[in-house]
Parts: sequence; structure tokens; C-alpha cells
Amino acid sequence: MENWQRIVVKVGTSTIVDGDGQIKYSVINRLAQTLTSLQKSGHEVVLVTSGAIGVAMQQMQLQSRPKEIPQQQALAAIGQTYLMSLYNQSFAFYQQMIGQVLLTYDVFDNKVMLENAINAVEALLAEHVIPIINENDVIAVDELDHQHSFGDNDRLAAIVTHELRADGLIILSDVDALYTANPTIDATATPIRHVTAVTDDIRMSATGSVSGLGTGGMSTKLLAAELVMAHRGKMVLINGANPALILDVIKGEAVGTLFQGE
Ligand SMILES: Nc1ncnc2c1ncn2[C@@H]1O[C@H](COP(=O)(O)OP(=O)(O)O)[C@@H](O)[C@H]1O
Ligand SMILES: N[C@@H](CCC(=O)OP(=O)(O)O)C(=O)O
Repeated sequence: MENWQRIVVKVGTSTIVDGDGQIKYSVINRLAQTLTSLQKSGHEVVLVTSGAIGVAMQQMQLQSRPKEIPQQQALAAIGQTYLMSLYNQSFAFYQQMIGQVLLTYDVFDNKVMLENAINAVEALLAEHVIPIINENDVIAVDELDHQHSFGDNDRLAAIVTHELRADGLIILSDVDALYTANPTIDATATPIRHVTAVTDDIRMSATGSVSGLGTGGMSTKLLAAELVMAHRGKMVLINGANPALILDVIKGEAVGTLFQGE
């Protein structure tokens, strides 16, 4: 990881919003500080962020996520602007410019749109601006109705990592690592530090999100890991409670779970 030059960092809703639905302002601030310091030390940093719907639920004082698609899309529209204003404020404090990039999956199937998106991100990186990517939830119904297990930001981050030829993907979540079972419901679960291949056993150990905020749980992170490893890339899963851990990952320290093929 010491040689990682271009890094994609993915932040889950669970990192940004706590179990009571409250926004974790200090985590967002520390994330901005950490990514800025990486950027200023010569790395190229791309942030893929979830949380639009999570922060909107707090804004609208909703206890649970609405089931209807238009209501979820409305929340995404409300939350995305607020999420970006939080990032804008936090990064501005460290004199770091950011740019919002909203993507849909059809972009990756269309050569011209993909080229346009990559050109825009490359232009931002060339200006030392940190691109902040989310799915354009208002028009991306495939993700919001949960009918397709592939439509989630873990997968989006994995595809972005590949398309931008990034050196690695760091996923921040609310668990320290991948465990032998879901640690939030199984006290005997132990962390797995290095995964060289996503086996059936590992897949069986991963279940969905129990927080009610995140969408895919560990299953979608494993799919993302498979996608990254299929392109001979590396992915690290760490706890987002302390975003400064990202710097430890880049130093090559053993934190979280490293997914790297043999
Ligand atoms: N084997 C496992 N190891 C770790 N976490 C797991 C596992 N299986 C399921 N999980 C669940 O995955 C959750 C993280 O996914 P999710 O809630 O979607 O977070 P995020 O918002 O960060 O994407 C954990 O809180 C945990 O409940
Ligand atoms: N695009 C959605 C998040 C989708 C998603 O994958 O969420 P998560 O499982 O928390 O990474 C939003 O901004 O609310």
C-alpha cells in the first residue's frame, strides 16, 4: 500500500449517521482532514460517499426508511445537497477543494458517457480537487428498490476503482474488519485479516446490514472485493469511526481486512 498513488475511499451510511439517526459531524470532519492530508502529500484521492438518504432521514425526522421509491428518491434529493454542504464546509476548513460527481450504472455501459465521466474526474484530480462521487439516486431506481444486489455504492466504488485505474480501494464501514460471522449478532465471530479469494465459506459468513441505514451489509462488500481482485487490485475494509486509519493503511500497517489475490 506504500506505493498507492491513486486511492478510492468509500464511505458507508453507517460511517456518517449513527444508530440513532444522528449525523456524525466529527467523523466527517476527520475524514476531510485525513483525505486532505493524503492529497497534500501527493496522492490522488477520490471519495465515493453514501449517506444522502441517511442524512435526509435526520433532516426530515424520519425513524425508518420509507418503502415507496418516489419517497426514497425525494429523500436522496434532499440529503445529497445537505451531504455535500457538510463535505464542503469540512473540506473548506482544510483549504481543500471538492467536486460533486453523480453517476448511474448506465454510464459504465456507454463508451462516450464513460469517457466523459473519466475525463471530468481526471481534470478534477489534475487540479488537486477531490472528486466526491455518489449514485444519482433520483434517477437510479435499480439501487433504491433493492431488487438488484449489484446496485449499491460498494459496487460503484469497485467499478470506479477499476475505471480510474486506481491502485486501491479503502472501504469505511461500522465494523473493524470482515468477521467469521456478523459480529453485531454473533459474539463468537473473529476477524479475518487477509482474504486471498472470496470462498463460499466467506460468502456464507456475510449477511446484510442490521443497522437499517446501510443497504448491502457485508455481502455487497464481498462482491466489491471480488470485482477489485478480478482486476488484480487490492481492497481494504476498515472501521470508519476513525478515518485517520486510512493513513495507517497507506503506511502498510495491518488494519481491518485486506483483500488481495495471490
Ligand atoms: N461477516 C461479517 N463481518 C462483518 N460485518 C458483517 C458481516 N456480516 C454482516 N455484517 C454486517 O455488515 C454491516 C456493514 O454493512 P452496512 O450496514 O451496509 O454498512 P455501510 O453503510 O458501511 O455500507 C455491519 O454492521 C454488520 O452488521
Ligand atoms: N446512494 C445511497 C447509498 C447507497 C448505499 O450503498 O449505501 P451504503 O450501503 O451505506 O454504502 C445514499 O447516498 O443514500
